[in-house]
Amino acid sequence: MVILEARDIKFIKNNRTILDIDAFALRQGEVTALIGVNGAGKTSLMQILALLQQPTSGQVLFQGEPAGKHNLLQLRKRMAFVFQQPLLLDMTVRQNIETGLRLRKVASHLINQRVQLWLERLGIQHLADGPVRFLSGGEAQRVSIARALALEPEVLFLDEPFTGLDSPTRGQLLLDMAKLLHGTKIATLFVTHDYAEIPYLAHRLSVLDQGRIIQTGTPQEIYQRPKNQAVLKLLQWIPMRGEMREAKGAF
Ligand SMILES: Nc1ncnc2c1ncn2[C@@H]1O[C@H](COP(=O)(O)OP(=O)(O)OP(=O)(O)O)[C@@H](O)[C@H]1O
Repeated sequence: MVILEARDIKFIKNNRTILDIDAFALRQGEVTALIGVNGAGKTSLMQILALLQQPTSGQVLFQGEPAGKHNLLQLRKRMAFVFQQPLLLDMTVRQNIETGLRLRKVASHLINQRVQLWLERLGIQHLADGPVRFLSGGEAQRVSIARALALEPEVLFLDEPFTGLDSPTRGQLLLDMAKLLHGTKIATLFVTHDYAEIPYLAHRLSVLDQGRIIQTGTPQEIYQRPKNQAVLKLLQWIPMRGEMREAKGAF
């Protein structure tokens, strides 16, 4: 089921077409990875889908309902973000997770329950009452993920959430994230420059090139049958996992 959809999007700045997208959809329970070289338009597309940026033309629909000025705030409340930088407030871990829930006017007794649940799910309950300023990068990112998921969003935007973490920390967080997301109803958009992360997390992969979606499919389909030279060029640098290795033969 499609949760969030972009239709006939054009995003033009200074007479330059930054995005030209006929259709792009995020589905319930699916993680969609979005890849493309620097400047391809990933951030612009994410911002438009997140209703933080207005396209020059075209529509964003949330469960079929067109987004507009009248419902912007209400629709944004159904979304959450995790950025490359955790962007935590200078408070305790617990307070960071609580803040968004308070802003969304969740009842106090539910706030405590949800904070406890997500502290546990992210394995950070031992850090709950300490200040975030002493956390490691991996711990801080766990707090930012707990803060996002505690909001129980229908749509989650992950903007390079594992970049900058060392390999073991990143690997563990990636596996934990897959466990947390797979089997939920959340529709997730995952922007990454590290293609090795894709097979762990993404059900679908979309390739963006010069503002256009040039291929969408399962990661396996795209690795095995890149549609054109542009996709092939992007993917040839993927450090392949065992099951992906035969894809190379098809190139
Ligand atoms: N508001 C704006 N005004 C003018 N140009 C813009 C604006 N937003 C984006 N751009 C341009 O659009 C292009 C796409 O930018 P965008 O940040 O969406 O790409 P990206 O794929 O996220 O890149 P990166 O991987 O480097 O983050 C870039 O050339 C950028 O300079």
